[in-house]
Amino acid sequence: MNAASIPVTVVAGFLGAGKTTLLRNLLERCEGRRLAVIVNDFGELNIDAGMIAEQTEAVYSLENGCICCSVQDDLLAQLERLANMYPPLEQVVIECSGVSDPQRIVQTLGYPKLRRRLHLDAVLTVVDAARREPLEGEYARLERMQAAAADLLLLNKCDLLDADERASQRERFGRGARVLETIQAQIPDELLLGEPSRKLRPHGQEGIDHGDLFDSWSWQGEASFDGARLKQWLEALPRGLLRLKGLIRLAGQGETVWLQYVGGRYQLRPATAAEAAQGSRLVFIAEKDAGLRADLEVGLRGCIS
Ligand SMILES: Nc1nc2c(ncn2[C@@H]2O[C@H](COP(=O)(O)OP(=O)(O)OP(=O)(O)O)[C@@H](O)[C@H]2O)c(=O)[nH]1
Repeated sequence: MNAASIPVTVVAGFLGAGKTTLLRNLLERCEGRRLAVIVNDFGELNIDAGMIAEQTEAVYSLENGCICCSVQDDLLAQLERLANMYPPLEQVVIECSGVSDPQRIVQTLGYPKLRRRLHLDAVLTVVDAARREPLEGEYARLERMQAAAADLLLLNKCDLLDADERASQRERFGRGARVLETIQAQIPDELLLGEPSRKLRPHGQEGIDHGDLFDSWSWQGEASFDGARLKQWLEALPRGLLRLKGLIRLAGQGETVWLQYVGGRYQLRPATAAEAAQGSRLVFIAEKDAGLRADLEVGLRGCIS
């Protein structure tokens, strides 16, 4: 690695674990720093890039595919462009999609075109330690693979856990990694930026083809939703729905809110006027072949006011 090499931090973690929350914290605290963020949403609407673009202009989004498989070439091209920027960047942060294997991103950084210009600083993996519904099968395997690739593992959402639960999640995910228990993915700045902390262990597991594991679709429209019916629908979402997020307009005063659903929990929080102007749009990510789409769409339409 030469003196001009730019450190790259990879932020990984399963759908809804808290990666965007981590990035938003970071951007709040690093004004003035020459930092670029690459955001990859698996769904066809890049909701996360929209949230982060409020905070920085240096956000580059890779859409409609997973950064570690279907849009890996786009990642390579984007990193090349960032490596050639002048004045040089001080740091690049990559937010992987929730279905990505961070090890493959690490491999991308080793491409001959990049490896003299950029180097991996650390893989930070965020785990949702408070899922009401633990992941199973291939989904659990992917979550473990993401945790195993971490230099620093954030056991997030600890506000929702008691001491025994935290200890058992540490036992489950944290073997061998440096673990921090976090709330809102808050970690000290120096761990996120600039600590040369590479100690990634190769995990040697074969890759997963994400197209085979997940179904993703989106909904956009002008309708307003009945708040009470929407909440009822959210309370009863089926287990195979892994993630739902986006903006949704409520009837009554016409307020638009961010809807976040993951692991059996949902959250609604007010959107800004600029966000509301983007209209209602939601991304769904479900277990492949769970056959949920039709019922979910009927259910959602049933909440229209
Ligand atoms: N209670 C609680 N909620 C949290 C915490 N961290 C994040 N959340 C919530 O979890 C939801 C998902 O957070 P995000 O930061 O969007 O997760 P993500 O990993 O970027 O999600 P994807 O990009 O869709 O994979 C949001 O509703 C957050 O507000 C935490 O420590 N405690």
